[in-house]
Amino acid sequence: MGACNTITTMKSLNLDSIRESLIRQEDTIIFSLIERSKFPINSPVYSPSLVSTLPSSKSLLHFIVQQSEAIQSQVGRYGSPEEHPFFPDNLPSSVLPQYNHPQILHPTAAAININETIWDMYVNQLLPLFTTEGDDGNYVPTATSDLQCLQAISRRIHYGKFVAEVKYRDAPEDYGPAIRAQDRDALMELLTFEKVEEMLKRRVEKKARVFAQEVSLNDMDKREKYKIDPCLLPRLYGEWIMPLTKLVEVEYLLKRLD
Ligand SMILES: O=C(O)C(=O)C[C@]1(C(=O)O)C=C[C@@H](O)C=C1
Repeated sequence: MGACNTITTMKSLNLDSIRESLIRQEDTIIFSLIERSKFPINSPVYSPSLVSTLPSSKSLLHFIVQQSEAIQSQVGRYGSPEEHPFFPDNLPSSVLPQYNHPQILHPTAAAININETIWDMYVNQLLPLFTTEGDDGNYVPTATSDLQCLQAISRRIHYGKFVAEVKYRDAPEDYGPAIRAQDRDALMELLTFEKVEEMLKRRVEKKARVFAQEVSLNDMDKREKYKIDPCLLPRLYGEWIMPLTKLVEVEYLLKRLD
């Protein structure tokens, strides 16, 4: 049950198996948002004021993400083509023997990392939509919840590389001419499936209605209450996650024949 959700464990690599992984990752994203919503916005986490005495003084979130990535890098996280650091500069190398990840992607894939855009979207646009106003002083748990959200969203969006590779392999005769012409619009059109996008938006809203629902033993309490607004999910996917996944797909395809 459930163990074919990473590229390494997939029995066969095709669009259906990749989409299955994307569907499973929806759960991770929704649960990580629910966890973050336990805390109010806690805005000092995102400003330099709290951390002026630390070596990386941009913000507590910046510091925690950078330090966590340094630790995880030393034990091999970024040896996986599914993982992308937010702070790739000067990451320590792994001290563990490398796992032999299957080489599926074109080598130019390694240069694609849109985490700066994802960070900006998460902190400036998404967070205010699902956290309450206020400051409860739980800065470190807040920032660690943010790290979970950021990593889950980043992993999902960069999966676009695998989606694009599979689509190219399935129809090189369709993608080849658009790649050779470096035609972004044609690639975008080829890789877009509106029906899949509509179904996805309906599914994530439905999942959020189940996962985020307050569970009560009081049968008199008929009003449904949610830890996060289920309508946030179709919006998050429709405005940011899917467009950014498609951006990764286009960037990947443009270099697929290099
Ligand atoms: O499933 C696909 O074909 C994808 O490319 C992934 C995805 C998505 O981000 O969910 C992106 C573009 C498609 O229009 C549909 C869905």
